[in-house]
Amino acid sequence: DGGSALCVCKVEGVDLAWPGFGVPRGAISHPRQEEAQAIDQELFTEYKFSVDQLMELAGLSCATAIAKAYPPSSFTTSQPAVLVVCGPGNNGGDGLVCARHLKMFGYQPTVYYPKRPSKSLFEGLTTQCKKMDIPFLPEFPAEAAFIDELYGLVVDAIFGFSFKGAVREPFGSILSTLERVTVPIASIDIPSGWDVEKGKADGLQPDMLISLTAPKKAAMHFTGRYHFLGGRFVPPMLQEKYALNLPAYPGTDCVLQLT
Ligand SMILES: NC(=O)C1=CN([C@@H]2O[C@H](COP(=O)(O)OP(=O)(O)OC[C@H]3O[C@@H](n4cnc5c(N)ncnc54)[C@H](OP(=O)(O)O)[C@@H]3O)[C@@H](O)[C@H]2O)[C@@H](O)CC1
Ligand SMILES: [K+]
Repeated sequence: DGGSALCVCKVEGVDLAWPGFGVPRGAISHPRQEEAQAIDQELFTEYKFSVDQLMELAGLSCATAIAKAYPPSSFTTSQPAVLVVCGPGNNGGDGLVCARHLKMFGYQPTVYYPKRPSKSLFEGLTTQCKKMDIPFLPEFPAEAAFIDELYGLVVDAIFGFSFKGAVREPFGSILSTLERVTVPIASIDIPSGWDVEKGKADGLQPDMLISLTAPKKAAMHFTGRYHFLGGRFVPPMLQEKYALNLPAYPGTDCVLQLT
């Protein structure tokens, strides 16, 4: 039928099936906002993952994709300095995990985290970063030029697939500064400030997008250099249910370069 077969093998009488190993059956799907949230919810309620489990894998994917696209040797700054800007939801949590792994990979991340939820998950991730000697900025640099001077890359972990409506402060000012930086921006899951389905033509234009689970509709408007898929944790049955048509990840990699 022009599509790939589902590969099936038997282990102790149990059928194990996985998509991939061949041509995907169709184009990779781009879930709408509600579908992305439904998949997320189902992972927690039906598949019994915990948020911190998936956040760890998501953040590790982001750091891995960044290391592939921007190896430390490619930085023109004296150190591979990265500014990680974290928002108030789980996208911000992915950013904290990403910062910690970037540090492990030899980068010099600095975090800006202006709106911190009082939940033990985010408090724990913040402590982990601090104990890894990752500095937290008390204020956001007022000028885009300061960011260009001090950092070789910005990670945008402000908003993900739950963003809606007009951007509220302090994130409006932060985003308008980020729109003026010239160093590359790597956006986690959705370029922040973009409508999750329609994008935002006059908004942030990141150099990299790391789509988690599956690229959301807005990813069709992404024009940067690097598009990676990460979050290799969606069980085959859930991929089937939402007809995600995810391409096969290479070997044991946690990310896949789409463009
Ligand atoms: N299954 C997966 O794929 C996994 C996904 N994961 C990650 O989770 C991300 C989704 O996380 P999420 O649902 O917590 O929401 P997210 O987008 O971070 O933002 C919500 C926050 O933003 C705020 N806010 C909203 N609109 C706003 C506005 N206009 N202006 C200002 N603020 C606004 C809103 O505030 P509130 O409206 O509640 O006051 C709330 O605090 C997803 O993209 C991926 O990165 C992984 O961690 C794990 C597995
Ligand atoms: K983002």
